[in-house]
Amino acid sequence: MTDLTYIARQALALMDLTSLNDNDTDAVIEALCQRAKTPAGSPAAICIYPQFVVTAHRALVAHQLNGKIKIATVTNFPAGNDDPMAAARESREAVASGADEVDVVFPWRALLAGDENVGRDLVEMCRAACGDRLLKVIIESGELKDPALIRRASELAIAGGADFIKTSTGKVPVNATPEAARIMLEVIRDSGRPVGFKAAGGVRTAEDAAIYLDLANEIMGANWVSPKTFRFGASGLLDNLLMTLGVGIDSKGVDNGGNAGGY
Ligand SMILES: O=C[C@H](O)COP(=O)(O)O
Repeated sequence: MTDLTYIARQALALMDLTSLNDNDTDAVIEALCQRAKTPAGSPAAICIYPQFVVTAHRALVAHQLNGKIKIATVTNFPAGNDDPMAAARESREAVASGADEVDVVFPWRALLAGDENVGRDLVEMCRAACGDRLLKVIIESGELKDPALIRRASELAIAGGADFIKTSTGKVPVNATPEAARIMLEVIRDSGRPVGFKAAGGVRTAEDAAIYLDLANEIMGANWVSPKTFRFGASGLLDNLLMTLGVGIDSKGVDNGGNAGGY
């Protein structure tokens, strides 16, 4: 395994720093945006519910992070309903409110029931709704379970125009796993398209991050990983990365300096 300090710095820059809790408030999202400014640099994006996109935009401007950190949001989340029109409407509204990136849940129950058309239509309609913004499609691999279904959902998402395929919502019993990641990365490789991969759900430590980075390097080649092609979706990874980098965190979760570089 590569040096953990190197991994931690890399993972921080690849992270979609996430808060997707039912009890999120404007204050919680403002604090999340503040945490995104660390002495070791910033994550690629923050990922929040659509109703907080405007709050996040204001907070990022206040912390001089506007333009440095993307605002990602979620649609058809977390259920992965099989209503393409509703998902597209939600995605269009999210973009209109200022989201740079939309993570939409694939209608995985429909696929489990043998219906491929709903998934294909949903991704195509969300693609159109998002225009030039990034569209990430959440496969919910832990619910599909069967490798053939994970593969098929990934193929349908890419055929529908996904910019990224993402493992999980983080809201089901089984989230990101190396086995699912391998299947999804192989589909990306075999598609020949410039599609990214997001490991999300249960990624908590630099050691966890290293597993997915090693897989990406093995399957896609050593120079493939960058924020344009690879993300970690994580609500509980930042503190571990900062600790690994020797950047202190006080009891309120506020960094207190350190010499890890960056800002
Ligand atoms: O989209 C990202 C996931 O919801 C994050 O999952 P997590 O809370 O297990 O890190």
